[in-house]
Amino acid sequence: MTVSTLNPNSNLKQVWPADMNPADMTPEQMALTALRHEIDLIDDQILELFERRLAIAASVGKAKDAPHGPHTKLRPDREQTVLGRMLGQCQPENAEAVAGLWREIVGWGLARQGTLQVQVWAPNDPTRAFDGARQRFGMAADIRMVRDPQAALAFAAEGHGVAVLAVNTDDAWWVGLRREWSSLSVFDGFGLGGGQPTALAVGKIDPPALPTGRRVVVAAGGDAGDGGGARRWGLATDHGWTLALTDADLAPGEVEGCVGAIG
Ligand SMILES: O=C(O)C(=O)C[C@]1(C(=O)O)C=C[C@@H](O)C=C1
Repeated sequence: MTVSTLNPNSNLKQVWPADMNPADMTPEQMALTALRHEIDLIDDQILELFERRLAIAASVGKAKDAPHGPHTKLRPDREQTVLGRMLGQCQPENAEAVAGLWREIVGWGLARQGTLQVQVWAPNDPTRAFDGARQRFGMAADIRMVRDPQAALAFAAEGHGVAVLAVNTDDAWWVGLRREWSSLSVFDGFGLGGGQPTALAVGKIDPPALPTGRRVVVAAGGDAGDGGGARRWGLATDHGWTLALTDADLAPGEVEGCVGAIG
């Protein structure tokens, strides 16, 4: 008897391979087949939900238009909330997998609103910066290495995308965040892992959409963001200017030299 062919009208699904007779299968093969069937059913649900989420993300893109003029569609504060919610619910042993997967999911959501262009400048350690950008923005982003940090800042200021720029270099591009590039904000840092960021992500981000976390300050002298005895981490200095992180509660803007935040 051929048992592998189901009546096409049956709503029973054939879970064993078409060329296999279950009577010939070992218990181990049966167990494996049943588990794979379970995975197939879960994949069907994930696919349906993922495609629904993509469609909603496309609608969100149309619904949100920054009140402060044209900015990138990227909303670091919302991404922080989405990831935080998932990490708060998952099993601790799955945290890394969940964080990576949701970065991808959100990256594809953003891509439904237009491909995110990322320009990376990191002359000393390009691979690490590129990998950091890929992890942060996901496979949907169009990520390119560039040779000129000023060109990358101009690209971001024109609203074409975001820049990821190394800080451990001789080029103090970050001083320009207060001067020429005041429409840009730092919204993330890479290479943290307990240590200091070695590259910063900069974009034309709607100020209320910055993440909550340590503020990034560019200030004259060595006391950037020190007010009130807040903790402060110096990242770089140049000709009397300091780039630092602080946990002082500063608002982005020219007065205190706050040029963004890192979640
Ligand atoms: O909430 C938004 O503004 C969205 O565009 C949706 C979404 C997401 O997929 O969750 C995508 C991109 C944004 O950077 C933040 C979140």
